[in-house]
Amino acid sequence: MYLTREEENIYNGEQGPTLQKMMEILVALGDIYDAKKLIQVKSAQIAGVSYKTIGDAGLEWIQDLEGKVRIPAVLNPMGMDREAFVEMGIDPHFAKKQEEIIRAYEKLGIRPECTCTPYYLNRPRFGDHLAWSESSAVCFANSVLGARTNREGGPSALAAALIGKTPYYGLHITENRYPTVTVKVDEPIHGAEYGALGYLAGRQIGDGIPIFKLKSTPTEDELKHLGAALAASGAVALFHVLHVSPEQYVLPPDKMDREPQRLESEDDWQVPERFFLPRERIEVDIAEIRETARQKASPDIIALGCPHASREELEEILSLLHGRKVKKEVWVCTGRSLGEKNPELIQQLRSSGIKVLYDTCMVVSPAANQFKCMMVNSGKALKYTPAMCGVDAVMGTTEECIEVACRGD
Ligand SMILES: C[C@@](O)(CCOP(=O)(O)O)CC(=O)O
Ligand code: SF4
Repeated sequence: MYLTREEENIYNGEQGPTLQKMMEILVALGDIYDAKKLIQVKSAQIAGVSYKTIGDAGLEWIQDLEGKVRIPAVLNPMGMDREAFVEMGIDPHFAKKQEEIIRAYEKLGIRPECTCTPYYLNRPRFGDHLAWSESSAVCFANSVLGARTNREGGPSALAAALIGKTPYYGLHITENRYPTVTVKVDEPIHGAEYGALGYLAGRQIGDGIPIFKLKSTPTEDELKHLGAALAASGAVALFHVLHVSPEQYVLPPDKMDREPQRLESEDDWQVPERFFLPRERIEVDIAEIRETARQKASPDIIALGCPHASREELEEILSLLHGRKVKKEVWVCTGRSLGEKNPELIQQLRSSGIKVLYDTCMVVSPAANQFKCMMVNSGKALKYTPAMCGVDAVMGTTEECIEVACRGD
């Protein structure tokens, strides 16, 4: 990969061992993916924050680094709510180690926002090049905003933050953003069904780029849940929704001479001349989507906010309570900045008995391990909590989650 003189100097250690180590990470990535150069990035979002996920090895690696980030950089959730960790039942040793991790990142100039929804803080623009590593945020930035980031690892996102650049490959390049598989859903879906769709389709798609042909128009929150689940059950970093995505796929010049692809005789597969629907197709059965989003169980915890809840999602939870109190353990996870901008809303939720948690989530906090059965409204949490928390997970619509919480059954 070509390096400028300044980049060469960094690579040769002339700007210190930390930047040399970071440049070595970027060059290694660039060589693996045959990147021709490094490009500037607007921001970094760094996963690998919870002591539960990175442990002492991760802590020591971060503590050895010196310097300051060159671009805005924020952290992913940690293993506890910084102010409510005692109520969460976090043991003092974990809390001490977790604070050391946060301090080590803060020493580098990284903001401890500790949220997987950094786009609620500062919304990237169409075409912005980023280096983000939380899989759900990567999918959102690429698919909902039309920004451009590969699915970075924690270390490569940190390297990009300290250098201000990332190798130019993968989803930074237009030609790599075209859909590779068409996913058709025969009937309208809504709410948690989008997370169920992502959970079911992700495992068939792997790291492909799906374009969804839907009979309903998703909200931004529904797109957030679709992407989070695709990224968790598959390795999807970008998806498109026909007539919804910001990147309307006009055929590239070398494909313009093609007849619009008629994938099947039925009209609804007729391809408008502007869109390029891949021949490879997946159909997700509407009955399976509905069944996945409506699983029966008697959970000992209901956990919402994976990815961290938006203001609209918090308002929806409050309205579904209809003034009732919850009779079970209920967690709602969201970003601290968003919560502190909506104190009234948070207070109303907390007065129902709901634990609104900041900085953390049901997947990365060890506090979740104490439960046996967790009810979630998120396809991502449905996929991750059994493996990362050792709990059984069942999925319900947000409505059903709140009903179970208030009934206490
Ligand atoms: C599970 C995940 O959402 C959170 C990882 O936890 P953290 O980076 O340690 O805060 C990572 C991911 O899916 O990218
Ligand atoms: S809430 Fe979900 S998306 Fe956010 S960090 Fe936790 S597991 Fe990842």
